[in-house]
Amino acid sequence: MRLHRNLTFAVIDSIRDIFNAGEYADKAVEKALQRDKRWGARDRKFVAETIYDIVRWNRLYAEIAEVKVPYERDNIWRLFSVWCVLRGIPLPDWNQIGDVPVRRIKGKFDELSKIRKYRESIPDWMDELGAQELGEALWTKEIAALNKQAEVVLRTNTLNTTKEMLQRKLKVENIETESITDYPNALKLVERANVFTTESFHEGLFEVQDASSQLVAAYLDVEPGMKVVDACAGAGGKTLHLAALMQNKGQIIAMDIYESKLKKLKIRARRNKAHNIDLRVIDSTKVIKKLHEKADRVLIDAPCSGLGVLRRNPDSKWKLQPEFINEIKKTQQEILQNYSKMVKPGGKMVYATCSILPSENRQQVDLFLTSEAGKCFTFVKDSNIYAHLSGFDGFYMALLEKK
Ligand SMILES: C[S@@+](CC[C@H](N)C(=O)[O-])C[C@H]1O[C@@H](n2cnc3c(N)ncnc32)[C@H](O)[C@@H]1O
Repeated sequence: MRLHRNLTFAVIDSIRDIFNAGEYADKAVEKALQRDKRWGARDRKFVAETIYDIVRWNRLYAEIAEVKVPYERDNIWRLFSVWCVLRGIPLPDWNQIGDVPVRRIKGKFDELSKIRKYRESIPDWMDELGAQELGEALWTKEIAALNKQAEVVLRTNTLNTTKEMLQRKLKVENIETESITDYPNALKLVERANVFTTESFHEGLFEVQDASSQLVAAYLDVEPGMKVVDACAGAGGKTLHLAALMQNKGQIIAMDIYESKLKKLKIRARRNKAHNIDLRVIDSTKVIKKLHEKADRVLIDAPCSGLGVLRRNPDSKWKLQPEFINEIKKTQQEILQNYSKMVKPGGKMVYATCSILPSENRQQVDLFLTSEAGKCFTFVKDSNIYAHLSGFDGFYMALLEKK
């Protein structure tokens, strides 16, 4: 592989913005890709993947390069050189690169790879928490899987097409996909591509949604005609799936505390031709009270640490703090306590997170079930989805039924 200066400069600037100015990696990548409209698909792939790689392996590379945040520009070049050496990419003869101690880099890599927190490039606290909650063996396998690059998975919008028709149409648009066993509406891209520019996307034939995430709406056991509340709807990944499972019949009330997210959902719903969704901003407790015992189904796709989706958000490793996880756990329990009241007797509720930590998952459900609000619920089933077993994101979902 031959390195190109302008592409590499885009990478270096993005690393600076992410680590020195706290920019989100996905935003930094988006900005970098807008730098030059003439870049082709391969150039864009190089820029995006290299930025994500250096973010993902930041602790390991920084340890090898002996550099610390905030990074001086020379030090970002040292990180980049480590990336080149470990990927076996010939170092270019550029001023910024200088003499690179190739053998020392490889030696340090071998030495650090013996220690999990360096090998998997994670902060000390995260390594301790993961091992404490999941046990050494499970955490070792899971964190390794969460460091892999996520595949691009689509969910067929069955309101507008079938999986087979979508697959054929995408092929015409030069996008090869594969079905995934046990995920009825999922198609996996054979090669990464920008699917958002396709006609199929603009016609609302699919959404990009990880395979594990596609299990959540189905877990709620909805039927056409029901009244369903999606209490933490965000931009509506699961709401749109619910609309498809309900064949546009009945009512979905999609809520969130952020109006900006619901606005995005509105745009997506229009593209998906999902017509049974009402949006409601949670700006007071009244919004919830009005729906007490009114819903056949309630989905709580709770805010969480996001530890199950590190593959697609590797910068969370550096942005996440243990204090945030403790705070979000309190919110999760409050949400369970308050929003469960919307379920009508005989109705069902799913509590889901994209975390793999038992303290955000089963332990929250158990705590809820022993509380006053949870007394009238029975536990039906739950599912821990691990990235190392599924090959997709880490997720948790529990199904509860109101007596
Ligand atoms: C895991 S995300 C939801 C993702 C979304 N369901 C999807 O499938 O695309 C959690 C959501 O909960 C929202 N949230 C945070 N605190 C909340 C609260 N107290 N009540 C309702 N929603 C809340 C966040 O704004 C965020 O959109």
